[in-house]
Amino acid sequence: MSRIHLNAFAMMCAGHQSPGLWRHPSDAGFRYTDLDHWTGLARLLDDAGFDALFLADVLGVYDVAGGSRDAAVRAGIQIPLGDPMMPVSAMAAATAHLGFGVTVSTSYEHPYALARRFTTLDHLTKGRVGWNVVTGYLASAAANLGLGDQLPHDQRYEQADEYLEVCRRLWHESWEDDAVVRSGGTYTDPAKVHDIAFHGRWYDVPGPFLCEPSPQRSPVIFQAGASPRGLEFAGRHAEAVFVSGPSTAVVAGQVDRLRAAVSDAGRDPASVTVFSQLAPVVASTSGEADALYAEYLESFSLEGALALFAGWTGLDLTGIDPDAPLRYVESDAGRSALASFTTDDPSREWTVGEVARHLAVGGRGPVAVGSGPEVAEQMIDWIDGTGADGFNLAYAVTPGTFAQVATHVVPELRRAGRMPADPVPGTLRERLALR
Ligand SMILES: Cc1cc2nc3c(=O)[nH]c(=O)nc-3n(C[C@H](O)[C@H](O)[C@H](O)COP(=O)(O)O)c2cc1C
Repeated sequence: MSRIHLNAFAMMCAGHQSPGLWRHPSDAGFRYTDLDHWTGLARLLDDAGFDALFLADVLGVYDVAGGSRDAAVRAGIQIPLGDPMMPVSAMAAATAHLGFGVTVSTSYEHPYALARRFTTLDHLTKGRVGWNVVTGYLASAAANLGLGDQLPHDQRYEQADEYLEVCRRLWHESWEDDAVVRSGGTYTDPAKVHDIAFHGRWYDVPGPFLCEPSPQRSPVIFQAGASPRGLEFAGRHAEAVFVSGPSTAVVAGQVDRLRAAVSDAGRDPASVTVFSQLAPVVASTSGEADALYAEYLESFSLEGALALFAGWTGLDLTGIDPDAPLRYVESDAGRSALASFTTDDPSREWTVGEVARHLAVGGRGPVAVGSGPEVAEQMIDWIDGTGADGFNLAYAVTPGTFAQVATHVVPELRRAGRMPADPVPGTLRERLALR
């Protein structure tokens, strides 16, 4: 009976994974520019025993659907959007144990600068930071950063491999543990600060690193791409992985392929913590939860869902017959999102309309609707049926969804022996110290 880890999944915007639900009267996502919104959410999660708050990010606008950004802008699909690193140190100051996973793409920023930002955050959070390493999927990001087109899909991962090697050397090979001596006239012993002398295809970093070692030395490496090349990357680098799919069959396949990739890279497949995406809709009774779910669906924006899906997959479903079956098409956007509704489970054929409606609450993962005991049971069944280690909980409304989980679900998971009664102390890496 394994422990179930809990992450909360959010983004520095009003509309993350539930298109249009900012219209629901209980949603406070529009307060994302207010620091109190973030420190309040962090406290709620910390008190409830969540392991981490995971912040997604993109650097582009969703302009694939209909060849225009208007639908995404109108429906508030991940725009307007702030920088997810900014609220983290304030949230850390407001909490004792909660970890923070921050998404940053390897496609748009030099590793020398990013490695320093993560080390700084690791110091300021006392070792509670993780990095969700993504390669991006929106061509608009590359265009606005002056790069023209994105690199082709698999090449982005090649660049990411090199990117992580630069970071690893900066974090682990430049400064010795006892380099800072602060004695006599010496602050730092120059003999204990080393050049990394990195010369690669994309990056040249002679060294040394600018930062002294932080509590974890490097952020916990999270990863979330499940295409074949994405899995190879995860196998090599990931300590924790986010997966997402609409059924246990799809997610169990993703988890199996991921653990095989970790094993192929010569690592222990059980050493990687897998978080499966799920959107809980929970209330005091199952009747109330059903009513809440019906209310959420009334706020759903179909136009927004199509904009989101097109950005993720490169596939524009605007104007396609809703009863037409969805088919896999290779693109240079993300690949596993489309695969999770097509090739990952050939026994289940999705229509275009079904997929769009599936995205209404919490994106690509399942929705668990019910009372606390009912949702806890669905979550336990999902973990036992997929081989994942925990959940990345997407919200319908924020912070309401997380408050409902704290009140109704966490006590049930504790009663079932799947969550510890008290917070596990230590750095994020120690807290995730896996099974
Ligand atoms: C739960 C989850 C969260 C993700 N969050 C982000 C994100 O914040 N930013 C991003 O650019 N990609 C994000 N992705 C996308 C992946 O990291 C990856 O870039 C995408 O799936 C394309 O890679 P693939 O073709 O290997 O699947 C996320 C994926 C999943 C499953």
